[in-house]
Amino acid sequence: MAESARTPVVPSDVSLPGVRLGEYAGYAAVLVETPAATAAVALHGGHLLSYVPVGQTDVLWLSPGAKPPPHAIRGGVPVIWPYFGRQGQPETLPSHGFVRTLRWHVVSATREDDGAIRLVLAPPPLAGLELDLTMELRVGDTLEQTLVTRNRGTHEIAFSQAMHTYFRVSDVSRVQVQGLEGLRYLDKNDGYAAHVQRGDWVLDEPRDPGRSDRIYTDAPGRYRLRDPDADRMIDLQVDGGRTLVVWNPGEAGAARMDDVGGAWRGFLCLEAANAGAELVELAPGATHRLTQTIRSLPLP
Ligand SMILES: O=P(O)(O)OC[C@H]1O[C@H](O)[C@H](O)[C@@H](O)[C@@H]1O
Repeated sequence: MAESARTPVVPSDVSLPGVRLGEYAGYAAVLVETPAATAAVALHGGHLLSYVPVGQTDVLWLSPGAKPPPHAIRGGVPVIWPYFGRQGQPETLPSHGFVRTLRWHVVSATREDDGAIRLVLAPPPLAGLELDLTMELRVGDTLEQTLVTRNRGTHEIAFSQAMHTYFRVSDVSRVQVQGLEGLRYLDKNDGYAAHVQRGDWVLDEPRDPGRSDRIYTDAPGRYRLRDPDADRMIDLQVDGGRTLVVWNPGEAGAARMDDVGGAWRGFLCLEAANAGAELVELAPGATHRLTQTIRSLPLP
């Protein structure tokens, strides 16, 4: 079973109407309810599990086989920090950094005039690392999520990161991603060879059909995920991130993942990142912000 709420995580001075500690999909979670949307954030990993604008289905996909702590959660928005993949790290370290499997805490919760709720969460500090991470979430008619990294040391520190969002789609083979045309990408399925995106992203691109693991570089930060079968489009705006990763393992890849399996058609990951050569070099005392803003709309 998932971790239970053993310690107080929403101190009384930050609890407010519309925010409570409960359970979501078996995880101890902060449950948020606003006039415009609901959301759930697991304390395990500071992991956004659900974001549902009023009158819509969930914008996020969560694996029906998502595993309990200490495993990483498959779905939602894994927080990848302070390195993406195993960038610059030995094989013995976990993929995608440490914080997605740590228990986070709530720093504050506030309500804005329009009823939107703003949460700040943080993981415990990592021994030997002079970077601090906090995450800001604003739940309203859009979802705004920011990773705030501060260098409290005396030397420049380089790090990579991502918000590895699993967007729920009706069928990944029938959606398109706009905003990538003409961008250069490194293809992990092709030994990181560089290619140029032609047209919209689609899963069944002739060069590598049925799967995607592409690292788009110098990416402009404005994307649209069109899902005609769901009559929905998702606008994704990224600020402070130069890299976008587009990932779906495809049928064969998913068959090797026991928390995906036959469910692979139900999501597409668009990962707002700074990764590869586009890592962040943070000066002592400086702060970096990586923000994604997600808006879900009916197709025009
Ligand atoms: O299985 P995970 O460690 O969560 O990683 C899931 C995926 O994350 C990113 O999209 C990487 O580019 C992929 O290569 C990786 O397979």
